Amino acid sequence: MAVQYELIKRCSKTGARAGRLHTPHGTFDTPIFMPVGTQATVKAMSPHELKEMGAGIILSNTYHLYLRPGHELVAEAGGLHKFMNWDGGILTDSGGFQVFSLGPLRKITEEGVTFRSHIDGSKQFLSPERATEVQMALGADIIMAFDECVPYPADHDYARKSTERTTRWAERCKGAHTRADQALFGIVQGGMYKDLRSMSVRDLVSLDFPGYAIGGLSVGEPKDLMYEMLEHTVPLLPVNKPRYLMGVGTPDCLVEGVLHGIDMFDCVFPTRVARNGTVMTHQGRLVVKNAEYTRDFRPIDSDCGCYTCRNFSRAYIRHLLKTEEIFGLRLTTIHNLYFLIHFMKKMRQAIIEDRFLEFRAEFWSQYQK
Ligand SMILES: CO[C@@H]1O[C@H](CNc2nc3cc4c(=O)[nH]c(N)nc4cc3[nH]2)[C@H]2OC(C)(C)O[C@@H]12
Repeated sequence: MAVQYELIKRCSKTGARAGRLHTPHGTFDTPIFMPVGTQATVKAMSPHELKEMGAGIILSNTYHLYLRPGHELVAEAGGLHKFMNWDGGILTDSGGFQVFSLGPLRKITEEGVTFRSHIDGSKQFLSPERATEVQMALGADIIMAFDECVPYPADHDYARKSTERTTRWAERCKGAHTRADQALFGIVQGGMYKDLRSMSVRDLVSLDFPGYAIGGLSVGEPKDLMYEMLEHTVPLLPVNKPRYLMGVGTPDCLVEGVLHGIDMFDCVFPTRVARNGTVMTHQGRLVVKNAEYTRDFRPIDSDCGCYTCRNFSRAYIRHLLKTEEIFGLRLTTIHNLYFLIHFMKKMRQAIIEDRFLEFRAEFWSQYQK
């Protein structure tokens, strides 16, 4: 198997678990936060900096790379690892979500999805087979089945039909996937309906994937509803396979996701908000661009060991952001990614020492959204 999950410790009171994910590009501790590098780069970060801050697996995106520069060019370069000079783990999303959230004028049929490129408006088509071929050419260690992310809200009938089609598409992806050095994960859908979530898990598990993503969440629903879906869905998944919650997220959602037994997370949030001057601290978010930090010569977070916090003050970073100096958004990006990567390490240690509930209580006593 290209990717193997090793369970190290289960929390005695919750679904939280510590593990290791063995991949062709290394073994990574879980729970893990995976920085998003949509177009074959984690914006403003070098591979060296990502390694130095402890990043293990990063994401790239089929939809974007298929449109530009094209999967054939990446394959010609020797695949994504060579193209971007990253020797850690890579996971590619299948394009399903981006087609629905980025590509205008899309049409879904049993065969696949016709859409217009958000870059030049050209007519494009992705099917389960094509999305799988593209991901095999890109060469990530973990690739995702081509699915429809059920929109929120959606009525039960739409959610059921869409989820049933996603399962049929998952089977077609499995049939088209021929790279033994890659793991194809199935993606659980079902909208916000417990019966459909159960149906999606049952059908995907019967296809026996090496890992399972939970899709259709973090799509605008209230957080409590996301947690309710996780509480219902995660325990239905095989204990010996990795669980990946797509598009999550912020520290509060990461804690609750780990509580319910999620192993892998990704989100654009930390890198995206960094670029407009919002940084994370143990007390919650801080907009370092704000005037109140003009003469604040402390680091962003005195408990943080990142390059930014060891070398620069809030006042300096604010100055760089206000003057639109590129170095400013690099410093905030380094901090936010380091913060989340190390936040996961602290949670993992708490699970191993069987004090995860205490860790969670401490987090919530300090955290302001
Ligand atoms: C909170 O950040 C906004 O929300 C998106 C993250 N939430 C998310 N839920 C997802 C669900 C799926 C899915 O069902 N299937 C596949 N294949 N991939 C997915 C990717 C997903 N990401 C970010 O994506 C944008 C950039 C639209 O805004 C961010």
